Amino acid sequence: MLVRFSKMHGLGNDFMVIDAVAQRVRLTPETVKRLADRHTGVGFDQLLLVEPPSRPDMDFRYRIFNADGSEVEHCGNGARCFARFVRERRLTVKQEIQVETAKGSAVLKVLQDRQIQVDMGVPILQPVEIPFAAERQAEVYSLEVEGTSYDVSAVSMGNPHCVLLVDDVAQAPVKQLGRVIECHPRFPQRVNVGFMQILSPDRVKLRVFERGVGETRACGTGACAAVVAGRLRGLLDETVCVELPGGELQISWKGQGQPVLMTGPATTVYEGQIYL
Ligand SMILES: N[C@@H](CCC[C@H](N)C(=O)O)C(=O)O
Repeated sequence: MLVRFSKMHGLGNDFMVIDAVAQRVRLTPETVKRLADRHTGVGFDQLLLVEPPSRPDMDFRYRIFNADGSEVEHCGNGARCFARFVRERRLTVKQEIQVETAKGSAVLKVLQDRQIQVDMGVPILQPVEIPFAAERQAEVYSLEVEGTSYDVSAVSMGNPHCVLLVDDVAQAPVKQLGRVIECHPRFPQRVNVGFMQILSPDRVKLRVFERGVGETRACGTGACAAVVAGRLRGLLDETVCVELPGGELQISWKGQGQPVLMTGPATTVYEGQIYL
């Protein structure tokens, strides 16, 4: 089966994006893994599949697969690339797009300066829904990792995130500690692990070890989760610029019960065709 795709990225978090509205596509976790290989495949952090919606109030359904083949609930940088993709491929001319995701929906707005704003929904803080093993909801939890206790926040943006505060993100043990926390037994569906350095109430630096991928150059849901965690601890303003290794995202969150808004760019690198 010959399939047309676009290679895209959001601040260096890169994607293979496939239109499954106009073409027939069948994917298995093994196929995704093979395509994700940076030496022998296309190479990407996530594969995004654009499908027709199952609900009449939605424009599209969009599915996300990590490089390890696992299907996940949400992807912030992917959502912006998705919005750009459906307009470039003329699958829609709308500037505000409603999209169905594995755990709900999202609203994507194409802004004038080619930036895209995504309403990422209301963050989930109840441990059982994240999912995270804890007796009750708290702003900070103590997490035991290989004999050391870390203060962490647990937030779901549809997908699970664990956020740690660090003094210097450049020196943070992102790969070593990220890998261990990703599979910590208190996160039964594994977890994305963010390391946040607060520069001022409206600016942070963040590195994320992503579930099913490893450290990426940017993580949109990770940026949202970090700002939620910082705001819950009373350390951040309503709107925060998040500096990731690949560039900056603007994140706004008014507080409990309110949705998180994420604004940033989406870039198309090339279009290609591949036999699956
Ligand atoms: N890069 C993403 C998040 C992708 C999914 C994540 N690795 C997970 O397993 O939940 C983003 O920009 O949000």
